[in-house]
Amino acid sequence: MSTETYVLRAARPLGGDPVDVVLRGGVVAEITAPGVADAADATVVEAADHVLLPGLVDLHTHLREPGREDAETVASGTRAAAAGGFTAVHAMANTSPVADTAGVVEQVYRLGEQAGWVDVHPVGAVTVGLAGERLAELGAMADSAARVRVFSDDGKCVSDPVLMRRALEYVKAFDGVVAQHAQEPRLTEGAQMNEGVVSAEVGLTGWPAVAEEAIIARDVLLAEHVGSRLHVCHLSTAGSVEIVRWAKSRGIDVTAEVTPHHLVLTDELARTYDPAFKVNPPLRTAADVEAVREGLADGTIDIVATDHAPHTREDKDCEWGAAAFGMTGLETALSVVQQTMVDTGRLSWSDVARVLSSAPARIGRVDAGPHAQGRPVAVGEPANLTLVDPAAVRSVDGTRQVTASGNTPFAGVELPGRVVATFLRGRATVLDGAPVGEVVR
Ligand SMILES: NC(=O)N[C@@H](CC(=O)O)C(=O)O
Ligand SMILES: [Zn+2]
Ligand SMILES: [Zn+2]
Repeated sequence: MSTETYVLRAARPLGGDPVDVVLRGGVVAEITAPGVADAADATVVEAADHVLLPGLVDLHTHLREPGREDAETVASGTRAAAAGGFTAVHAMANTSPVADTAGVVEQVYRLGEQAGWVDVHPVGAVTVGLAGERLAELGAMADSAARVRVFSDDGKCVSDPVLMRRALEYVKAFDGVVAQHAQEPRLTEGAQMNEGVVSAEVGLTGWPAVAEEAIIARDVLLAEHVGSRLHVCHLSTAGSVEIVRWAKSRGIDVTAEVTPHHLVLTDELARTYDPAFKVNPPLRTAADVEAVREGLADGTIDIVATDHAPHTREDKDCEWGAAAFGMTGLETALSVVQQTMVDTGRLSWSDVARVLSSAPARIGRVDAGPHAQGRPVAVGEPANLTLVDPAAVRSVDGTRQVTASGNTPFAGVELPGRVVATFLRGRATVLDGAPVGEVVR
């Protein structure tokens, strides 16, 4: 627990009226009128016109450890997460070895604790080795010290409907959720980008929207049939939004995420042949971008999740066809949400707190503190907080990010908003916009 005292001077919780917020002993110790809180023995953070949010929670992060520490480690990825305003991340299971046993998820959990930047919640694989053949030991992972509640073969689709049905049934026992990477493999063999006008023109094999939509349609019906909870990863097409909207109207227990990149980038970028824009699911059309924004605004899409997918230079700086799928996202997510949803008037800051903190925490069944459960910041709560300067503008420099990999699709792009400070249980993990080097625990 932190012994440091901080006064956040004139911060605006959820974009509301300014107050001073005092953090002491790991909790919010006092909330006063602006300019009033006693700063003796405290570190003052000048926060006038800064928005105070609950610490962000990412339901979909690739940390690459164990196995690909050359692309990212738990320490480097969680440091990048803190820089992006996160206080918790769910670490995807497609590591090497795969996180398909209690041993591996506990290893990732402990590495997260040691690093101390954010709370790391390991995701467990649905099938052994992500091979799609037999169920992994879901119960053992749920009962482990890592308390796994989210299960996913992300990177691969659980395409066998019988296995998917069994997984959905199984996770009910511990209130878990299956997070599906919706991609019908037979419809996407050799696929390199979205199937459409652009793929035809540039001559790359297309990944049709129906390959995503067919799996989502099947899975919502399976979830209804067995009465379980389903989560759809990185939904990217207008048709997917429609299916989820229909499923929710029927009372099916489904939640869905959209990535920041699918909120703004389109398949037109494939014309550059720059593999920075190669991702799974692929960047879609402008009509799809509009549909996912609308879905996020009307609550059909529950959350924004980064799908932070770091890759080494070797795996990305090559021709499009040979490059790995994926882009980094932890350090730009909040800015992209501000640009596409807040600055356009489609979401308020309290909506942002919902889609980037309270809703992902609820879906992942993690205790991120009452503030992160959607309540306004209040005295006595664990101080998991993010302070944002929405008026700042920054140019993204792929070589100067905190993540160990440089594969951002926003290199050289100006984005609004900057994370000024992040606090994990009252300890500053980020101050003045930079990670705090020393990690004291
Ligand atoms: N999104 C990606 O393009 N890649 C992810 C896997 C995934 O999320 O499907 C990865 O692990 O690199
Ligand atoms: Zn995926
Ligand atoms: Zn992913």
